[in-house]
Amino acid sequence: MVTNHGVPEALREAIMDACKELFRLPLEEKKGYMRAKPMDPIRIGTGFYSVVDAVPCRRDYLKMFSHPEFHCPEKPPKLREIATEYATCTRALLLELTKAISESLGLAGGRLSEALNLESCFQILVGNHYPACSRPDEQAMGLSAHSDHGLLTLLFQNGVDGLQVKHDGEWLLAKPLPGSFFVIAGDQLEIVTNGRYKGVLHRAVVGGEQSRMSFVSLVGPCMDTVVEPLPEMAADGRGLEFRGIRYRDYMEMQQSNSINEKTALDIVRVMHQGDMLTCQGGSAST
Ligand SMILES: O=C(O)CCC(=O)C(=O)O
Ligand SMILES: [Fe+2]
Repeated sequence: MVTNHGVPEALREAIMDACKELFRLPLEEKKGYMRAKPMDPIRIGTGFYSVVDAVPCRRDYLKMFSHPEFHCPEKPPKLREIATEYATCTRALLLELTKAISESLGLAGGRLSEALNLESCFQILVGNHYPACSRPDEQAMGLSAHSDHGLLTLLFQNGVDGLQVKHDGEWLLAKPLPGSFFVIAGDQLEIVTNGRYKGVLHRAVVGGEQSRMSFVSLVGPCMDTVVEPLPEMAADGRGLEFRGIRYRDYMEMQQSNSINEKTALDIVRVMHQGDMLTCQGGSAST
């Protein structure tokens, strides 16, 4: 969690409101973005990628790429200005956090930025809406278990809990401090740190009387960068845990398939003798 982050509360409220307005627009206005393919820069939909989701996911989402190029639906009209400001503000915060992470690993603050070309970083904004559900369907999830494909994800919600994080084999409900953001480590951070940081498994549950909203800002490496473990992170004898992969290819693979928990990462994981893959069911997101 990060507090005292400098992102104004009014801006957080504004982006959430604009997003709510977008979900309320008549279908006609949104249809053009609903047939979008996984790598299209603006997508509106239900579920994760509805064609491949294993269990019904009670989620409406808006996904828009915001860096290096900014994309945004035309309506509601206020969305563009608010999202531009939100993207700029949260990107600066996320890049600042990558410096702290570099330093936490005993590296120079700019090391991750230099290795992953973060001046041209990828950024996506995602608005999630989980409708209230008074008769919860046992099978239904808000969003099934996944790890995020990027480096770091910043998330806040509308005051209704529902984010769960897997810790020591158990799903724990994440409770935010007032005004804070959740920070979620993604798959690229696991790859580049050679497993020192782990892509966090998380999911969103539904079932409450109140509708829930969350808003995500995620940064990843430059899309054309081949992401591989930093040599400094593999110098302790264990060797490389992952092979290199272009971030764009990783994202495409993760977004297009019905993949089980961690299987996108397992595709680039170097298997050592005695290692076992664990696939426990779930899918991918953002
Ligand atoms: O709504 C949430 O709390 C989780 C959203 C999420 O994990 C995502 O958009 O990737
Ligand atoms: Fe996520």
